[in-house]
Amino acid sequence: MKFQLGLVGGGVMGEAILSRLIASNAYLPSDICVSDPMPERRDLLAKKYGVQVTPNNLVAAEAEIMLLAVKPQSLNAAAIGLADSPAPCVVSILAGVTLAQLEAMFPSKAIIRAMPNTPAQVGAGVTAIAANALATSEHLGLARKIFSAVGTVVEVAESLMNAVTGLSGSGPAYVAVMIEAMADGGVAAGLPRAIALQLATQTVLGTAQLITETKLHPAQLKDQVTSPAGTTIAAIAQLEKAGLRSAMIEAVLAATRRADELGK
Ligand SMILES: NC(=O)C1=CN([C@@H]2O[C@H](COP(=O)(O)OP(=O)(O)OC[C@H]3O[C@@H](n4cnc5c(N)ncnc54)[C@H](O)[C@@H]3O)[C@@H](O)[C@H]2O)C=CC1
Ligand SMILES: O=C(O)[C@@H]1CCC=N1
Repeated sequence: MKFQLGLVGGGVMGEAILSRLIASNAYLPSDICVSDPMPERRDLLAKKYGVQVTPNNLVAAEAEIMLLAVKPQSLNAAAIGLADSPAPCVVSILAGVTLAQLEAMFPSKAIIRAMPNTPAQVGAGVTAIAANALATSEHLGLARKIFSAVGTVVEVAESLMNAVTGLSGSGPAYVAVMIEAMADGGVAAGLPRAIALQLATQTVLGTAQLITETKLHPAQLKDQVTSPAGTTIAAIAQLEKAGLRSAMIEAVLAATRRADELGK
């Protein structure tokens, strides 16, 4: 096989994974070939990471593992001819696209469906994976190697992959909106913008770290901050009035439903 990894689609997520694979020495640049129709993306990825690049997906697919990172809407065009490629294993990060759809496209291949997220760019991502019947423990090991380079890996039943997409796949956007809104609140209360953003960002990061390290339930941490007749309960009352919890639940469900639609 010409390459160990063939990346089909070198956009935001493709680059996030690629950059960490190389930074963590999981793969050498010479092990990887990226195909993308956009010359500017190919030039950038070749210069920045030293990988092989090609406009031809069939070239990238001459690899042990073919990683699909195109938009779901581009899949049919991207997959032309790839069923006969030598790659024995296909890994897809496409939202909504099911193992059954991928099996119909790549009948004799091991297939792993994965859902990473953008914190992958800094090695702090979380990826859920689900495999088809042809995937061996060796194939799963390769997928784990790829996604461990960008963060934590969990295995779930395929039926849960759209829910994963609605929660952690799209979730970085919800958290980013929350950080932006908290910073806006700080500015409304008189803080300079840069300090407000720093305080909001570190508060989210620190709280996530605290929950991870103490393993306390989020409700217990909320109670620790909330003094009787204090400032925090005044804020929580406003959040409840505005329906923050319900908005968050409905957001995850809406994204999950959209992933269902993308798979039809
Ligand atoms: N952006 C995110 O937060 C996440 C995205 N995903 C999934 O990752 C996939 C890629 O998303 P992004 O990187 O955000 O999109 P993107 O638009 O940044 O990247 C897609 C890349 O595919 C290339 N492309 C288009 N047609 C192609 C073809 N026929 N052959 C080869 N390459 C082709 C484009 O030129 C582009 O560089 C999507 O399926 C999405 O559902 C999964 C998890 C998180
Ligand atoms: O918005 C999307 O469709 C992609 C999938 C998960 C995150 N971004």
